[in-house]
Amino acid sequence: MAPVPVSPISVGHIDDVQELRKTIPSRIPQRFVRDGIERPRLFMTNPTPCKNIPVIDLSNLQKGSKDEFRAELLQLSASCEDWGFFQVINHGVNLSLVESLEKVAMEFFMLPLEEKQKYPMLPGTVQGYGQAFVFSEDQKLDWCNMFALGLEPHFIRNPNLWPTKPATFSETLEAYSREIRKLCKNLLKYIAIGLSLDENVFEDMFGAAVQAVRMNYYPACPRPDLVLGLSPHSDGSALTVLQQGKGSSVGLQIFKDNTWVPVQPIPNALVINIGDTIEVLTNGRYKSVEHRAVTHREKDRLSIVTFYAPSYDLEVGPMPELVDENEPCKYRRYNHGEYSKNYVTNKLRGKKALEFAKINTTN
Ligand SMILES: COC(=O)C(/C=C/C1=C(C)CCCC1(C)C)=C/O[C@H]1C=C(C)C(=O)O1
Ligand SMILES: O=C(O)CCC(=O)C(=O)O
Ligand SMILES: [Fe+2]
Repeated sequence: MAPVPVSPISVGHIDDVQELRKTIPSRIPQRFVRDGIERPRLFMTNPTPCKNIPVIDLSNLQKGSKDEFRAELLQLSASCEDWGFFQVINHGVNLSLVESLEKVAMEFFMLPLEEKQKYPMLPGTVQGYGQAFVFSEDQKLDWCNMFALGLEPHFIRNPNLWPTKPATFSETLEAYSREIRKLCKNLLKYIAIGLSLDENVFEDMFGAAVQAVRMNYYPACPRPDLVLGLSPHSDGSALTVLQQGKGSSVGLQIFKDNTWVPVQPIPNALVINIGDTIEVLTNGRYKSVEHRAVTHREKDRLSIVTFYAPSYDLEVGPMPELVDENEPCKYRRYNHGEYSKNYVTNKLRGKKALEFAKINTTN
């Protein structure tokens, strides 16, 4: 079942943050100003030494010696278990394609507002240009412009939302998405091997896998201490692949050990995170970790995010191999289409979406 929210909802006027920057460069409308506890603490007097998310060298898994393979596989499993996030280097995705997509994405965001508004993300929907996950007039807004498209299977596409400018946008996105799809399948294969499962278990289970892309553009913000670029959330996907634009400011933060840890971009690396679906399938062994984006006073930032998830038809639940008396079943079985619908019809709210699947245990 495709997640198509239909109920009419009233979200009030949503300012376009790029236009705000042009017209009233130093004012932050109240709707973007977060309440105290939600504000990012960017100027800590006593910052904790920064931990960095793990780095996986995919070439060691694909063409390394037996020892290199074994060591990298252990590192991959530990990253998924301890962090839910890692950066992948030597990932095999054509770097000039990565750069081309970044270029056309930036060109799109730099178009006049009237041109971008030909592809509106209507309230309650997740595809097109605008702000997703806004469901009421009093909800705080993110300091971000989004452009999102469903890619696979084709029935989730809305052809009216594919832009004609820049001219090479669609072909570049198609080529990029094919490569990212291959990367996701490869990563899922190694994740399965690391869990002592059959290497094809996820590919076979996922069927007509769902793939979507979201481009997030965060303009510089005069008061980055008051706003969020993107609200805290975990992703509903199985895996998410995130590319940070070259020269972008640091913006992604993940919630680890009760602190927000910034993800330092590594040139040409892609950031991978475990989504809610893998958390459920692995019975919580691999966690989908809460993350958010913060803004920068002087620099803008672009991120290009691919969500890779199973077919909407799939019945998702913990895999029997990962359930036993020490790890009793933590999630109920549900239909992934239902999960997606629930995810996209609620505001981003930390790990709350997963409550849809959690079995409540009292101890
Ligand atoms: C703004 O979009 C999202 O944040 C998002 C939605 C992705 C989707 C589309 C843009 C088109 C239709 C399919 C889908 C819902 C995947 C997040 O994606 C996560 C949430 C779920 C659930 C998921 O599978 O990926
Ligand atoms: O821009 C980022 O770094 C975070 C993006 C993200 O988490 C998302 O789009 O789901
Ligand atoms: Fe995310």
